[in-house]
Amino acid sequence: RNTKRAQFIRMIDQIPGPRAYPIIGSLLPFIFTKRSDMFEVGQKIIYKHSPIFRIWIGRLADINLTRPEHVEVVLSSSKHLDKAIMYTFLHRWLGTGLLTATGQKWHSHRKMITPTFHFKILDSFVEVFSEKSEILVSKLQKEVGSQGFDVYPYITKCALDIICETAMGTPIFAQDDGNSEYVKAVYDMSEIVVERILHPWLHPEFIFKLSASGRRHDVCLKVLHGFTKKVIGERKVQMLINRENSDQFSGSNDEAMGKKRRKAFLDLLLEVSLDGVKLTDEELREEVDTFMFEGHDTTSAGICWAVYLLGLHPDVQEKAYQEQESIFQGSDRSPTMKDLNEMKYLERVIKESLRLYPSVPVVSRRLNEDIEIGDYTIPAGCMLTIQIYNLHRNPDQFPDPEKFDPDNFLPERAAKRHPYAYTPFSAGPRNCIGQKFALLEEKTVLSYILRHYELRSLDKRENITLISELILRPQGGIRLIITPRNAGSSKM
Ligand code: HEM
Repeated sequence: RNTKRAQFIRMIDQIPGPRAYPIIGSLLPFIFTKRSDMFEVGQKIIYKHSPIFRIWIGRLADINLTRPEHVEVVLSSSKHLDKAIMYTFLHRWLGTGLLTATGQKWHSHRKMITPTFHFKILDSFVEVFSEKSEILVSKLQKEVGSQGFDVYPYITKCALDIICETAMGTPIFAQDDGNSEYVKAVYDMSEIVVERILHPWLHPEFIFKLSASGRRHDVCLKVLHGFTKKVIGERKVQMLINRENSDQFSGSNDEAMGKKRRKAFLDLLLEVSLDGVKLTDEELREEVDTFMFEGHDTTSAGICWAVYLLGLHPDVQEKAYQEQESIFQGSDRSPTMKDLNEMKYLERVIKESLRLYPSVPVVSRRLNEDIEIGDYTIPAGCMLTIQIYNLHRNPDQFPDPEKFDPDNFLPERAAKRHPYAYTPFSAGPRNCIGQKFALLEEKTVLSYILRHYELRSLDKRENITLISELILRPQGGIRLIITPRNAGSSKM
């Protein structure tokens, strides 16, 4: 066993990387670093050792990749699909839902859930995106005249309203009641998970359970699971009643009463589950919780970064606004799917924002088989991390990589790039199942914001401190000044 471990270490140490010490591995530069400096310290290491380097996290070897051809080897393969050990910190909340599942369970659930993201279903969600965006622009009204306010919390609550309604079909009114127990628990939970990742002594379950954050974790968990279980129970009963009635009246209960009710992801999962592949209540809960987690923080960050960059580049903002004008001609009506498909320039703005500030800045896998990358054989048992933030800044793929230029996503330019040069939604079999949903949501929310307000960002790029903890966020939020536009003002 010892010789096996020695061989593993030898193979890993052939790959360059920062100096490693006993117990702490290569984490020395991070140990006495403030939270606000962590990202910069990490970037220095990445710059120094790119394109491929190893880090020791205690006894755990982590191979980092930043070059498209290396990333392709990992992501395009159907062999290396298991998530890294850090993801287990999400298990008590999300169980093994789609994000965290492995093996056969992941495979069969992915196959079952994929149709629930069908175009027609997304079409019915556009209504929800609009309804919640309308509330957002009306809430923002109170910031008109302010000399600078943080737009981040407004957008997070809007995204939470959207995901709750689409995933569970249950409104939580986060935009009206920011202090709801459930909303607070979602916030707190993400914070606790990150705290645990950053403090290795909290990694062992029995120590974590005894710690203060472990106790907070259990309180949140009770609220989160309590809420999803209650919603699932209610929807299940409702669906069974509907089915019974529709047998009697040949037509669903809602239809019989002249109501057309939107279906949420949960309803779709319940239907598949009643008709075929059985999902236990626990499995249903895991999937709903996974959507709640993956489906709001990521889009909030995406929308905020796009708002920030639009507010920093008046020329880009003007072009995006003119595109809205040409589609809506001054109206504040809600967009249709056709309208959203016509927002080609806004789409480029969103894509370019996700290039510079990818909501998910790293993804990690656990290697079950040796793999050849570049000049190295990387042994099974280690972790592989794709540094998406740095992948997106490769000057061979994006000349002048720090420049915000939506035209990077003109079809002719994109066609010239390596297919793995840009992967904000990851790629291959374990890519983001919600990427179309995310793009449509971002377009709807941004369409409302652009039509109602002119945006000006107060902080220059070099003054923004990045925090990279599961999600890439600006420390201190996004400070904006907004001025109302004429369009649609009559309704506000
Ligand atoms: C801008 C928004 C979003 C970004 C940047 C994003 C990014 C990603 C990335 C990078 C992954 C791979 C994670 C990994 O390998 O660890 C992923 C997976 C996933 N995403 Fe998203 N996501 C976004 C929005 C959404 C939304 C709105 C939903 C659901 C409604 C969603 C649901 C999921 C799920 C379920 C997975 C796991 C898929 C699997 O492993 O089969 N995401 N996402």
